[in-house]
Amino acid sequence: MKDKIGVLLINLGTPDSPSVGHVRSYLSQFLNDPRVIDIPWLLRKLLVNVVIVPFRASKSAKVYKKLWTADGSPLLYYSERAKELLQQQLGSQYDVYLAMRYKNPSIPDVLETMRKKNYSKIIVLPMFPQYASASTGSALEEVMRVVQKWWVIPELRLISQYYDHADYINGFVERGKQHRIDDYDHVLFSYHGLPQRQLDKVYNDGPCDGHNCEHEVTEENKFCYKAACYATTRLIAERLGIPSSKYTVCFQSRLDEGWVKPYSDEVIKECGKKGMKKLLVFSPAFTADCLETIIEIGEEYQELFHEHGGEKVQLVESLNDHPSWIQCMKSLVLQN
Ligand SMILES: C=CC1=C(C)c2cc3[nH]c(cc4nc(cc5[nH]c(cc1n2)c(C)c5CCC(=O)O)C(CCC(=O)O)=C4C)c(C)c3C=C
Ligand SMILES: [Fe+2]
Ligand SMILES: [Fe+2]
Repeated sequence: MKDKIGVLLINLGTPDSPSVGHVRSYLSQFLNDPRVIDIPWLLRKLLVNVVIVPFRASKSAKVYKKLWTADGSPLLYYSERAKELLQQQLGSQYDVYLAMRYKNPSIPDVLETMRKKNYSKIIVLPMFPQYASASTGSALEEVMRVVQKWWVIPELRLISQYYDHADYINGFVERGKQHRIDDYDHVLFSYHGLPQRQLDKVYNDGPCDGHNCEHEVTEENKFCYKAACYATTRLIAERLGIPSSKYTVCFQSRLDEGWVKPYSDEVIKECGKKGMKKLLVFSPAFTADCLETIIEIGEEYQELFHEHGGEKVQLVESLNDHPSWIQCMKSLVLQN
């Protein structure tokens, strides 16, 4: 009998429902994570539990209500669909599971189910192609926190990043081909932002600035999220024949100032002021459509662009259940 292998996919997580209570509970778990708000404990507790969550919960809940569909939260729906398709592709030698870093299905619950199956090997695959301590780092830390307490610790493979995987790039190239790129004045590659200090912490030899992260990936910056985002963009743009003069890399969803620049909303305003009318927006850090793509890009940036003279912000659909994305995950599993 061949040993079965367990595969654990992890995505970020989403509230259990768009109610204010569920959104509050989600934000509280998410933002109390020291890898997300990386400031001293007492300051984080005060900032998150007294300032951010009480003020943000009802505002965010309204946005989640717009996002919610009959299938629930798109992030969870598409992640589950990707899990099912990956299971079909891998066949019966593998058991594929899905967990969310925040809320449900939770990493401890899913790992407990996996522990009982006695796998000789577990492969952990965060659905974040670019490493960030706030996403991949946090998901992997949570897995290690749980597994370290097991009596029997199986062979464990943790996948950190794969932004340059040919099938992942191919997925976004295929998504891009669904649009007539020549019809657009400019193309944005809008990635989820991070506080600048979180980029700096990746380095042993000084801050991110000065490492040429906009242009190359080296031994020093290979785990810098910004360097990985720019490298991802070059790979997609090159394949689609988009010249560097026709695109801009930018970063969205900042909570305050001091996040990695340029900010997507500022870039969009500038594009409008320059007289551009149509923008095509890729968001390659998200492998499943979610609040940050459907609402922030698809609705809020559309409105913002319109206010500044533009006409259309067209979001490129995320990978969701695209065959290249499933192929990417399959090949990462088989390599491990
Ligand atoms: C690339 C993956 C992600 C990184 C890195 C990341 C960092 C990060 N996020 C916040 C704050 C928020 N993010 C929110 C939503 C959200 N974030 C990601 C992914 C990454 N975040 C996703 C996929 C989503 C959408 C989830 C969904 O349910 O659809 C939110 C909640 C929404 C809101 O209230 O605006 C917050 C807050 C920080 C602070 C951070 C790193 C420091
Ligand atoms: Fe986020
Ligand atoms: Fe960097």
